[in-house]
Amino acid sequence: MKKKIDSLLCDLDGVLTKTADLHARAWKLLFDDLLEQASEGTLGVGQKFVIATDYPKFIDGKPRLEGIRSYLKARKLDIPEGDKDDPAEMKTVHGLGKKKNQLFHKLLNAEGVKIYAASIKAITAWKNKGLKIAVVSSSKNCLSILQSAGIEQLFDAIVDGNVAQEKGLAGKPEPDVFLYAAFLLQTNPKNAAVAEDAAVGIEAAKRGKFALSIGILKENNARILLKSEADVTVRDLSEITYTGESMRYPLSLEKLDHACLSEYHISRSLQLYEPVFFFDYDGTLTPIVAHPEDALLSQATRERLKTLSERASVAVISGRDKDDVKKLVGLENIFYAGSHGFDIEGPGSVTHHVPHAQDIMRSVIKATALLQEKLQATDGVQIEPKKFAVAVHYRNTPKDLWQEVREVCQQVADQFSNLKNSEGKMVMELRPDVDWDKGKAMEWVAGKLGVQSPQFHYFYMGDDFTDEDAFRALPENGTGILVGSHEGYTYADYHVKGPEEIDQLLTSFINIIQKHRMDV
Ligand SMILES: O=P(O)(O)OC[C@H]1O[C@H](O[C@H]2O[C@H](CO)[C@@H](O)[C@H](O)[C@H]2O)[C@H](O)[C@@H](O)[C@@H]1O
Repeated sequence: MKKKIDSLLCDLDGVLTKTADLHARAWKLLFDDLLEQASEGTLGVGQKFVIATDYPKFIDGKPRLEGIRSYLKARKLDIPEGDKDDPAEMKTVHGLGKKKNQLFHKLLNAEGVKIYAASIKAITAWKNKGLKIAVVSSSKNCLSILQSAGIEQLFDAIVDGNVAQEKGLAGKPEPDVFLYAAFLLQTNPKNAAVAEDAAVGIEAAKRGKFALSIGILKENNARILLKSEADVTVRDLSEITYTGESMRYPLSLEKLDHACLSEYHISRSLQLYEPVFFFDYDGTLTPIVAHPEDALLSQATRERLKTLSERASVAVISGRDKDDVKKLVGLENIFYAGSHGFDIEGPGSVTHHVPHAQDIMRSVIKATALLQEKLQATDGVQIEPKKFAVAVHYRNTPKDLWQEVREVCQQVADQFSNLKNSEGKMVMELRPDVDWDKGKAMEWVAGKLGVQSPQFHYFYMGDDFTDEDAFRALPENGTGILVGSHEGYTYADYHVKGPEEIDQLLTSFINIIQKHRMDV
């Protein structure tokens, strides 16, 4: 799914820097000390501060003093508010705030600032594509943390605990700090995304009516965050892509619209742009069947694909061996990418192979022999050798042996430095350990077709995990359609039930293109 976004507002601790852990430990030192005194009878009831539950529930994301008040209230500890000049030793809300800050700095000086490298790498790339970025943190230590981490230059605006105090902005879950950051970036909340690891931050993004709220999952916030109303939850920002205009993010299948309900969007894309079609084969053009050799394309679908290829560019990007899928589809003048894109052939003798092809082919042959030897006695296993990969099917194997099959594949893969083990629908595959996938194959084919400018619109249709690489890589003018389902999240925009509905879509594509060409 994708949404138009021009700005990103990022929380700091737990999203960009690993300082949330330091904060949590400083809070624990503070409250455990206080609670110990309480148990001696001087104050309320005695208990320990539990980072895993108390931190996300009462403290995370809130301004320092509000965190203190909220925890004290929950523990029924009656501590006076005190005065902002109270020293750290005083048992007042202000005194405790100072002490927490001292404890935090002690840990920070001892351990330094660690960053979430994958998220920083992602936002650095997005900034280069024109995304405006602000850091929005309740922490008054925000600037010094950014400087220690050496990342302050990434941000077009900083709204921290000091700015909030100076401007009189309410803390999260009120949306004020995010709205002020949007104002500084000169953007409208309906064009901005918020990335937060705390439930109160997600709540603030919702109250501020921001376009997209991104929850960052960590070990200690999963329960609370998943209950929050985050539009999407990811482990880090590298799970999100940015086209320069939109963010593409993973969702569960149930949240996608059916492609037929989106006929308006699809028709418009077909009318406004030159369409380019990319199809996966198994599970997309043909139903999944018990044996790979029985997955035959129907003559009706072949005819429709042929008609479509006479009106637009068409490519089939498959996990199968290239020559195998070419034979099964049986059409000239279209691109075929086999072995998950490692082996490509297009009209006019255009070809692409994985680098170090000979070495990889040698490894695949050896790995295939090993797999055959180790799995020959395993009931129902079918080994499918290809030029640049080998597939081990276990669809017809008794369930209690599946894990064993997966383990054998991993053991064999571990013996080859140039192969890696990957997973598809009831199939394990050893394929080249190269940074290349169906998404990169799609881009490569698009380059050869000369369709990389904004006047074109890509449609990618696929059913398996490996097709997610292509959905992720779709450009701004791109529509991903998930066929059927797989067990993970999807980056597609729409879904259809199965290959029979892809067949109907093919008819719609042809009719819409034809009608539009007659109209103009
Ligand atoms: O990328 P694709 O074109 O979808 O190819 C992925 C794999 O498809 C085939 O296996 C799958 O389909 C079989 C026939 O329906 C089914 O029996 C098997 O369980 C599925 O995993 C193909 O045999 C593999 O080589 C492809 O990698």
